[in-house]
Amino acid sequence: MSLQVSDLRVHYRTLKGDVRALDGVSFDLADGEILGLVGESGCGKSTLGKALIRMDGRMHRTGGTVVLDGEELPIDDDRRMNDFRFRRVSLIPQYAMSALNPTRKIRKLVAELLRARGATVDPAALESRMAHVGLPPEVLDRYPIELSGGMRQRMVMVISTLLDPSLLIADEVTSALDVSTQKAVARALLGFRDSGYVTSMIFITHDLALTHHIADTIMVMYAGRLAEKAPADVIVKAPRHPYTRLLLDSLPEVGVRYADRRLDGIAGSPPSLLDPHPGCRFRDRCPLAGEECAEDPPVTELAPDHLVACWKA
Ligand SMILES: Nc1ncnc2c1ncn2[C@@H]1O[C@H](COP(=O)(O)OP(=O)(O)OP(=O)(O)O)[C@@H](O)[C@H]1O
Repeated sequence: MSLQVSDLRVHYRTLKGDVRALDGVSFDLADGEILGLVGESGCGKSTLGKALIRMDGRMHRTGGTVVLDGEELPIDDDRRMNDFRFRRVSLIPQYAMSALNPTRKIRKLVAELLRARGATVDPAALESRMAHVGLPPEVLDRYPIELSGGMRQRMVMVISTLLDPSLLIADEVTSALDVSTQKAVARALLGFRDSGYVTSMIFITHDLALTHHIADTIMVMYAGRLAEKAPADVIVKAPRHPYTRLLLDSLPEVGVRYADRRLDGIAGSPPSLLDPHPGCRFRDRCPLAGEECAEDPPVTELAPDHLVACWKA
């Protein structure tokens, strides 16, 4: 098993109290697996991604463990995590495209980055990986500003995976791109896994349709917790959690006109994570909610690899 996350709790300290952004999340990721992580804004997707590689100053772990390839990650020890970053676990952050240092040509930028990690660039390997994502070698002699958004995003992907990490976390890497560039970036990520540049991947996104194309499994989060996790086809074709069903119903379908079918969002909004109510966090918005939902639903394995946290599933 490549990654095991057990009962992970990560909170943000704020003046008003702790924001319980991850509140007891457990899941496994197998060698070679691509996990799509979806859910409404604020459900804790980025917090999970950041917790696995670099916690920011306000984040603190209140419980749980993360084990990568049999070794526990010291996620709350920034200095010790340096041994793991890039080499074992790498992140393509949200807005990575604009994070490239504008004053350096790409070649120098890559060399500096690797030197900081005690590694050197093998120019042939670098160019072959760039070719893999359709970037010609001339790109190395350009400044980041001279590349299109899609090219910059692909360059960031190449840089993040140069040291062949076990786990790559891609956080909203396609959201600022047009649809055809999104597909190219998604295909490139698949190619990286298939070529063994990365072993497993967590693909964080709002885009359930795109996730379905590249992920083996999909995990749906709601208000800091796991709602449902299953093989991608099962999530899309036979979801069991009422939240997953509503999330799918709220997606626009290609070829269906607005006049024929109303595009409804999910009524209501998620609870505050400052002091969330006890019991199922989705119950105020759930069409199936009943008395038992006042208690926390356990995560149940309804079928092999199909986990659901719902009394009514
Ligand atoms: N630095 C911070 N300080 C306090 N609260 C934070 C901080 N960052 C995130 N949060 C809160 O933690 C919760 C989870 O946020 P997170 O960014 O992980 O969600 P997300 O699912 O990735 O959202 P999005 O899809 O909008 O990126 C939210 O309630 C958010 O308001």
